[in-house]
Parts: sequence; structure tokens; C-alpha cells
Amino acid sequence: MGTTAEAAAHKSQQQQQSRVLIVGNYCHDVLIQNNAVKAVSLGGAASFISNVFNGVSISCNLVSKVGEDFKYPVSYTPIVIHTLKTTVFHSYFDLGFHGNDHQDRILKRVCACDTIRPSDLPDTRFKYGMAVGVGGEILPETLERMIEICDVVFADIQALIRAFDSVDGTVKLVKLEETGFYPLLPRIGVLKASSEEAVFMDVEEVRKWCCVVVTNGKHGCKVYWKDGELGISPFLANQEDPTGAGDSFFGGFVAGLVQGLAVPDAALLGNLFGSLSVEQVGLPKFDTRLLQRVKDEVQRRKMQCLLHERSDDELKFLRPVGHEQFHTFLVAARLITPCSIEEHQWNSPSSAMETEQMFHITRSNLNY
Ligand SMILES: Nc1ncnc2c1ncn2[C@@H]1O[C@H](COP(=O)(O)OP(=O)(O)O)[C@@H](O)[C@H]1O
Ligand SMILES: O=P([O-])([O-])O[C@@H]1[C@@H](O)[C@H](O)[C@@H](O)[C@H](O)[C@@H]1O
Repeated sequence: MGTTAEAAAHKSQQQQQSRVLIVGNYCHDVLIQNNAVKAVSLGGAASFISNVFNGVSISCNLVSKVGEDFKYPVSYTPIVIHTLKTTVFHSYFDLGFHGNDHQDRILKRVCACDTIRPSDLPDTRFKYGMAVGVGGEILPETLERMIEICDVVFADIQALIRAFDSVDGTVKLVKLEETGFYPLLPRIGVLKASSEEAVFMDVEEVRKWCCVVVTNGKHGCKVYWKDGELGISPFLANQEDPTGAGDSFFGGFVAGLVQGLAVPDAALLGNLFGSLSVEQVGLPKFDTRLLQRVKDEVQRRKMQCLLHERSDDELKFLRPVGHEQFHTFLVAARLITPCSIEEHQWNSPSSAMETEQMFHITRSNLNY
């Protein structure tokens, strides 16, 4: 080991080993536009988040359930339920992909894999837990168990407030206070919601119990805590597919906190990964040079912040010294390493027949 800084970085990486528990099912995403399948992809918040974690070299434990039909190579092996199929979402983008928000996306859960129960979770303790279901797989008792075994739990509201039409699986949202998760809010650390989801909770009430992060597409995000709030700057992006933006944001945000950043810097990292995610269809590939720059700068920021603030395990909400420069650095790093145009194209299946065979999509379930 060379320098002291290298040794410190190595030690902190070692300490991060499996300190994070991600809970949520992988799924198959079928993206549909004008009644035609445009792309099929590995999906689920767990896949987008672990993709970001892999990018910044954070290892984790991941609990996810799939059916035998699940064929994607993934870093964290899911539990295979032989009697059920993998969760499938059809995303309809009939109003076009280049809109500025997600209201043009209609989601239908057309297949639901098993729920994740408390007994599916490991018996060990974790510092951070992420409750990131997409298809209703996380039960209130599962979240409660996560709270028991993790020092701090980060929950995506989409895991808590989704309901599914009994006929065609259309995703509807219900008020957070009407769910069995509501009494658990004072025991979680951070609740993340998109601006469309945030209207299903009383932010002013919930911020008294836990930190609330509301993402707002190309406008970035806002962090609310008990006695303060802060808007976090966005990054410019050419949006191709909004799928997974919120998940990639959450991955970047928690990755920042795991690495010891203050909340505003971590949210900036979230905005960076959200913006990179919308530029590609499906699971994004990150440029390795960009990742290296980001990792180096995060280490540097961490050290710099330690000089100015006491290091403890509490979330630090105030904007740290040099926050604007961190944004400027990331904007520049992003510009130096733009993604290639090829990576932005739809990953079109080679034939409609192939897609139908892979995902058992028939005319009847596409048209409802
Ligand atoms: N068009 C965009 N340009 C730049 N950043 C974006 C864009 N869309 C999303 N993001 C980033 O991704 C984050 C999550 O996106 P958002 O659309 O709010 O969530 P969700 O995917 O859950 O609906 C945003 O806070 C922002 O940082
Ligand atoms: O786009 P986003 O809101 O961040 O998250 C998405 C979920 O809402 C969707 O149910 C799932 O199928 C996607 O793979 C992705 O996880």
C-alpha cells in the first residue's frame, strides 16, 4: 500500500463490505410505445441501485425474488421461486419519451413474483438498509424487520404506496397514511419520493419523523428534514428513457452517504446518477473514466469535510464547504466523458416473435 490516503481509502472500502442491505425484486421491463415493444430490459429498483453501487465499488447484500424464467446475469444472485414467474412491468410511453416528467408513463404490473418476508432477510446486522420494492413485494413486517437489523433504513415510497388494478395491473398510488407502513415512518431514516408520488403524503408531517427527499426530474431534488430544507442542483441530460432515474438517484444518494458524504453532497451524487440514467434505455452503462473521477473526488470531499466537521454517524444536513465546487467538478467530469450515441439507442429485440417468446407477450395482454 503506497500513500496514507491510499491506505485510508482501502480501509474505508473494507469497512463498507456488505454494510448495505438492498431489499426488492428484480423485474423484467417491457417498454411500449405506440402499441409496439420498443425494448425489453432488466428492471426493478434493486437492479438500478446495485448497478450504481457496482459503478462506485460499493458491495452490498441483496434480497430479491425471481422466477425460473429470469435469465439476466446479475451481480447478486436472487432467490428463485420455481412455482412463480419473475415480476414483469409494461411501461407505456404513448405520449413520447422526450417529455419532461413521468406523467406520460403508465405502468402495468402484468406478473408478480413472490413477496419478500422477514424470514427471507439475513440474520446479520447492517449499517444501511434500502427498502426498494417495485411490485408490492415488501410487506410492513418486512420493513419492520429491516428496521430491526439495520442502523438506518432508506425507503422508496414506491415500495410503500403502490396498488395494482385487479384486472390489468395498472399501478395506482394510495395515500401513505392509509398503508400499514405509516406507523413505521418515525423509525426510518430517509423516505424518497418523486414529485408525483410526494402528493400522496403530507411532507410537512412526515419530515418531523424522517428526512424526506423529493426528486423532480430535470429540476433535481429537494431535501426536507425536521428544521430545514435544501434544493439540490440538477445536471443537464438528454433524456431518452426516464425508467430507473429515481432508482439510480437513490443508488447515488445512498452511495454518497455510505462513503461519508454529507446529505447535500450525497444528493448531488444522486442527481448525477439520475441524470446519467435517463440518457440511456434500460440499465445504464457508466463510463469507467467518469466513475474513476467521481470516486476520486468523493474521497477527496470526504477528507475535506472531515477537516471541517466532526465525524459521526449522524446524517449531516447542512451544505458543506465547497458544495458548489463539487457540482462544478461533476458537471465538468460529465462533459469530458459523454456516453457514446450508440449506447443511447433502443435495445430493440431482433424480432417481435423473439420478444413474445422471451416475455410471453401476446396481443391480448398488450392491448388489454
Ligand atoms: N431529464 C432529466 N435531466 C436531468 N436529470 C434528471 C432528468 N430526469 C431525472 N433526472 C434526475 O433523476 C432524479 C430522479 O428523477 P425523477 O424523474 O424525479 O424520479 P422517478 O424516476 O422516480 O420519477 C432527479 O431528481 C434528477 O436528479
Ligand atoms: O423509473 P423509476 O421510478 O426509478 O423505477 C422503475 C419502477 O418504477 C418500475 O416499476 C420498474 O419496472 C423499473 O424497472 C424501475 O425500477
